[in-house]
Amino acid sequence: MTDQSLSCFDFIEPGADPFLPLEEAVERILSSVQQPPRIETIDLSSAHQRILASDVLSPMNVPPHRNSAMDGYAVKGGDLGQREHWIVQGTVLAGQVPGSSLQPGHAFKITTGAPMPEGADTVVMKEVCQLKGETLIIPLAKQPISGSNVRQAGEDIQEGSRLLRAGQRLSSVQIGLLASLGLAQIPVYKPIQVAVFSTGDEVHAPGQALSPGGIYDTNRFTLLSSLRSLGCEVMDMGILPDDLPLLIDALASVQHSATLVLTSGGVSVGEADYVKQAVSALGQIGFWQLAIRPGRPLAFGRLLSEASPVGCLFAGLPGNPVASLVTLMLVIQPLIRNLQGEQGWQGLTLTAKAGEPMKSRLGRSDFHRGVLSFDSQGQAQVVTTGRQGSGILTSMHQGNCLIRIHDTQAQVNQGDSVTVYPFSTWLPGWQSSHFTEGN
Ligand SMILES: Nc1nc2c(c(=O)[nH]1)N[C@H]1C(S)=C(S)[C@@H](COP(=O)(O)OP(=O)(O)OC[C@H]3O[C@@H](n4cnc5c(N)ncnc54)[C@H](O)[C@@H]3O)O[C@H]1N2
Ligand code: MOO
Repeated sequence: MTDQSLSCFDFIEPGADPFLPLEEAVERILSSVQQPPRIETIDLSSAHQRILASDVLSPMNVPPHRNSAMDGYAVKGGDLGQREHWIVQGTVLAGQVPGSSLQPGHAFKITTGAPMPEGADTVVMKEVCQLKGETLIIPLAKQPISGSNVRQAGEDIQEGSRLLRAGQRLSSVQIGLLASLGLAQIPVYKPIQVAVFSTGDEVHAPGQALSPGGIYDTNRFTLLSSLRSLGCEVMDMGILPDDLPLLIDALASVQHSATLVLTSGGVSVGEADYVKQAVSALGQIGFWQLAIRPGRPLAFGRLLSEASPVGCLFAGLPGNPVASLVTLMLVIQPLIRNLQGEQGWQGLTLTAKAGEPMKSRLGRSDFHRGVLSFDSQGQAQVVTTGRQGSGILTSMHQGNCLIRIHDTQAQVNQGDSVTVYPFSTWLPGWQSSHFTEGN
């Protein structure tokens, strides 16, 4: 078997290193995506975070007509530098059409966005003009150069040009561009359904009393919030106990309606970690250990049935709250975007100087939570948020990035270069209200 023929469902042979490097895991997961979702036509006003399903060629120029960029007076540029007095011929407001062409020695009063009269090619800002009766006075010293303050037809979007491509994610800017073309409805891919379960006898829903030894469910909330930010339709499936038959029933209950099933917890080697067994009973596990931290135990596979031999995809994320969120960002996010039909997404990475020594281990990529800042020369520097346990979710709140210490680095010294994954592009829906706190 060659590397190229490997799929994420190939059995990992005993003795082979079962800890997959991050990039290899993502590649294998992406190879399980078979086709984009079906297409539907929706109102533009509902298009936020949806994925465009066909290229958009512009049916018109934007702006549609040559127009003024300022409130002022439209004149012939060739007259500037030659005279200081003009006769006001008329007024054209935004939304109107000039009633006549500009006569020699005349000017039109004009507002921002109003179509330019025939014969006029320059607008002089109102602030530098004086009006005496019907006479407009523009002092020579304040006259602009010919052609100033005019927006040409099609200077933003040219009729016939390809504005957007199929596979483009739509947010405010793209939705605004489509609106500027007058498109009220657009073809997009149907949203994917993602079912989310938390697992563990100790896990309680917020609002319930905690029993001794209990903790509150964090992961369902971080995962559902991230998935909504990505534009998925979420199925909140609650909390499952550590009970194999119940896990099997619960997974079977969603495998026909979900595109992807996510669980958190119960995926490691503990006595009550039944998730991999439950998935194996219904389908296959492709791989389950990654050479990253946090996020080492992550089981990826497929739930199969006679009714659906292709089945539905499954990812069992680790239970520690930082590990489940970081694996969603790094491993599952590319899959989700691909399943949604999105093309060309690539999270931004930067190189920054380590502001302190950082420990890691050869053969494993560590992702510390960090605070990225820029010094007065624009040099990027990053420090960790302090304690880095996989259960310390405040480290993600205090940070604005992940710091990657590659598998070839056992130790990072202060001043060494490290790779940084800013939350602004990697953590779905992330908004900071304290980006530079402490710097
Ligand atoms: N002997 C070993 N022990 C552990 C290993 C290992 O390789 N060998 N891996 C460690 C790593 S790394 C991680 S990460 C965890 C992941 O284990 P599981 O996915 O089986 O998760 P659990 O054991 O169920 O839970 C781990 C931790 O997270 C808490 N948790 C679980 N679900 C939630 C939730 N929804 N919200 C908040 N917190 C949750 C749970 O109470 C545990 O404290 O295993 C290590 N152990
Ligand atoms: O995924 Mo675990 O969080 O590596 O500690």
